[in-house]
Amino acid sequence: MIRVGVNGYGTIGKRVADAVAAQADMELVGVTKASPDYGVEAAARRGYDLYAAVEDRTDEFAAAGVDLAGAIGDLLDAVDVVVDCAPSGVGERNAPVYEAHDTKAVFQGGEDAAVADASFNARGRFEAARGADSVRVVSCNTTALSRLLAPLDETYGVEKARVTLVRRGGDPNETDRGPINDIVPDPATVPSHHGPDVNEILPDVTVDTAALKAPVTGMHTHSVNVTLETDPDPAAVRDLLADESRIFLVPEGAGIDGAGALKEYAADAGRPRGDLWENCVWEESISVTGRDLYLFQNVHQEADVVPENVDAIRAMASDVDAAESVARTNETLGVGLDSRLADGELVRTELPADD
Ligand SMILES: NC(=O)C1=CN([C@@H]2O[C@H](COP(=O)(O)OP(=O)(O)OC[C@H]3O[C@@H](n4cnc5c(N)ncnc54)[C@H](OP(=O)(O)O)[C@@H]3O)[C@@H](O)[C@H]2O)C=CC1
Ligand SMILES: O=C(OP(=O)(O)O)[C@H](O)COP(=O)(O)O
Repeated sequence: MIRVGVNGYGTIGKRVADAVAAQADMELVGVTKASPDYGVEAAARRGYDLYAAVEDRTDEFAAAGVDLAGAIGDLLDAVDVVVDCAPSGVGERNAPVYEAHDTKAVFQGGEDAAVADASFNARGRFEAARGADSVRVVSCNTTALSRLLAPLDETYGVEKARVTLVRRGGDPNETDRGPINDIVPDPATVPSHHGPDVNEILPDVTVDTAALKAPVTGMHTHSVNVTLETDPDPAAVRDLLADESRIFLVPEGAGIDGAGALKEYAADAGRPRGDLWENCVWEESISVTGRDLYLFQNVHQEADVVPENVDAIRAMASDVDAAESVARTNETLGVGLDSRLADGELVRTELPADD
């Protein structure tokens, strides 16, 4: 049993906590918050022990009537692995504390690659994390690009990938984020961090990335152009991507025309919080001109890194191999949207006949 703590019960942390709690080979020992706001209620409802993320802020929790199981140091002493889900840049400051407690740590993509021994994606870089003391799960956009480019490179060889990322301005609960009336280059320079970060996972793939921020909160959108080393057949590319367990082909003709409908589809499918853990590749966008492949994919920023965090924990703290870990994670979370529309198997409910 791998004992796990989640440091930072925010957008990513609350999802990682639920995913860890669902694993038969892991025990969620507890989660932390920096402040006693509404998030503590969600943890309490789920029965998660709560710890103070910052040692000298325990009084604030007592004043708010929130019971703590302890502070971060107590949590670190009780776990084998801590998953740092603190705000971007804070993870780097937390790293020496994890080292002092001799606790293995998983960091998130808001940190620089140098924060950890290895960058992680289950599709391309599971073994690099084997036994490591620290790993960094790459960012949501980088995770999605790695999942897409790995099978394309293995099957056709990637000569060069060019990706334009339209990033969501902020998460739905981030009232202070923007833009609210513009689309801004972010960053204005090329490449954005995503290309170099993909190379932390797939060092031999040549990829240029340019990024913008748009006034939406639901998902990121990628416009992808990959020049392959051999001529691809669009139907074969479709089948290749359909075989990837963490890629969902948005069925042509399903009437899912954007992120709003995709999120609705996920909620209707019973997904917790409407989460989409998979890359969502628009099936009808898969087009080929010579050796150039084009497609659009959407990325649910709050969700796609969650299964990767679970696999990163296994890679660091067990001898389970990549295929088995991914299978276990997918099975327990329910990763792999199975569209009956795509298979032509949609079950129609007969409406009662009029009297
Ligand atoms: N949101 C996203 O779309 C994605 C984010 N990431 C990365 O994941 C990481 C977390 O991001 P996200 O979940 O959005 O952030 P949030 O702001 O939603 O959550 C951060 C959490 O960390 C807590 N916290 C604050 N200070 C500390 C501290 N010193 N030590 C430990 N925890 C602390 C906060 O507590 P409190 O709530 O009490 O303030 C909060 O619960 C970042 O590196 C980010 O770049 C990666 C992929 C996607
Ligand atoms: O990891 C993310 O995006 P990224 O892959 O563009 O860095 C998350 O969506 C967080 O991005 P943010 O830094 O805009 O909050």
